[in-house]
Amino acid sequence: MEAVGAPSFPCTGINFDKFGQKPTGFVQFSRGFRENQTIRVGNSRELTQSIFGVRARLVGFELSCSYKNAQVSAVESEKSFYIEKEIDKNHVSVDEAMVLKKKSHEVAPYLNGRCIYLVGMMGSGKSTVGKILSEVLGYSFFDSDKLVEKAVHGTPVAEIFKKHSETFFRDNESKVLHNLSSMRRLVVATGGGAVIRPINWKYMKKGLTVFLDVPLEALARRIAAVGTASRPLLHDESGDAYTKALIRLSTLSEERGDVYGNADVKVSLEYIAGELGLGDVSDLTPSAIAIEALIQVEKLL
Ligand SMILES: Nc1ncnc2c1ncn2[C@@H]1O[C@H](COP(=O)(O)OP(=O)(O)O)[C@@H](O)[C@H]1O
Ligand SMILES: O=C(O)C1=C[C@@H](OP(=O)(O)O)[C@@H](O)[C@H](O)C1
Repeated sequence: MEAVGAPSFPCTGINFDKFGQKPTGFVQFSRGFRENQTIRVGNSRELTQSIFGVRARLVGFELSCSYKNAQVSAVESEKSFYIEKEIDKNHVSVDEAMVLKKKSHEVAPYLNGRCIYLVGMMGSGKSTVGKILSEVLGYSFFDSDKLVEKAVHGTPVAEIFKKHSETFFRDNESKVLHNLSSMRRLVVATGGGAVIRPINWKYMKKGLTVFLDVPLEALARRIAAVGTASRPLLHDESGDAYTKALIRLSTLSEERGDVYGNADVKVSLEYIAGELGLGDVSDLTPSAIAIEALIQVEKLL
């Protein structure tokens, strides 16, 4: 019988104490399905992750159940990874929020109020990851693009490029970064092009610069999902949003060379995904990236 659609089984509460034997747990079935046997854990792999001594386990679930007494074979395998806190040896599963909180408490005293400037190409997650970092560090968050828009009477970035010029935008971007450089306890998501002016590095180096290194294809996917309207430098190409973004991002990346590499710290999503045994960086959550950023900052301090 063809699988009649996978049961929704957000499987939680797995007790890893019995990991490797028959783990206990529970699943939620959509209406009509009836569980007729426990979960079998398939192709699990233990991975030691550099997230300060916790062990991430990649666990594949295989589930079979019956529907109106007809046996439905394993309808889906669910991939999840749980971060296991190795320190207390109880293998109590901890979620990323707790890992983040713990790491931020460890790093904050050494940061001693110094600002964190996130640099990286458009779409690399500077605003998304920056907000998370600001929350766990108890810092204020600023997006330099938004401050430039405010300085130009609320004019959107794309309009500033169109009505004035890129140079006009860059001049205002430098003024914003100069103003921020006299402050403390900030996480700043910079615009992707802030790195092209040496004077901006002078301002940002008063804090710590963190480069979010994301593969171009992942950037293009993310930007295609939200559209290129707000990013004037991606407007010129024809074609679908993904292709347009990928072409322009590739050109910009070539033009900028390894300027992002001047950052104090690099957070490579490919490295994190490799460590976690994930096939694609798009499986990485912003929190996992924020954790790695804190780990890399800690190594520097
Ligand atoms: N780790 C992530 N996984 C998937 N999508 C992400 C991730 N981080 C950010 N995004 C998405 O990518 C887009 C760009 O993120 P954003 O934080 O605005 O990047 P930036 O500020 O560097 O331009 C947003 O739609 C955001 O939701
Ligand atoms: O890479 C760039 O030159 C730019 C990136 C944009 O910021 P995001 O990185 O937040 O998209 C914004 O500053 C402007 O469109 C220019």
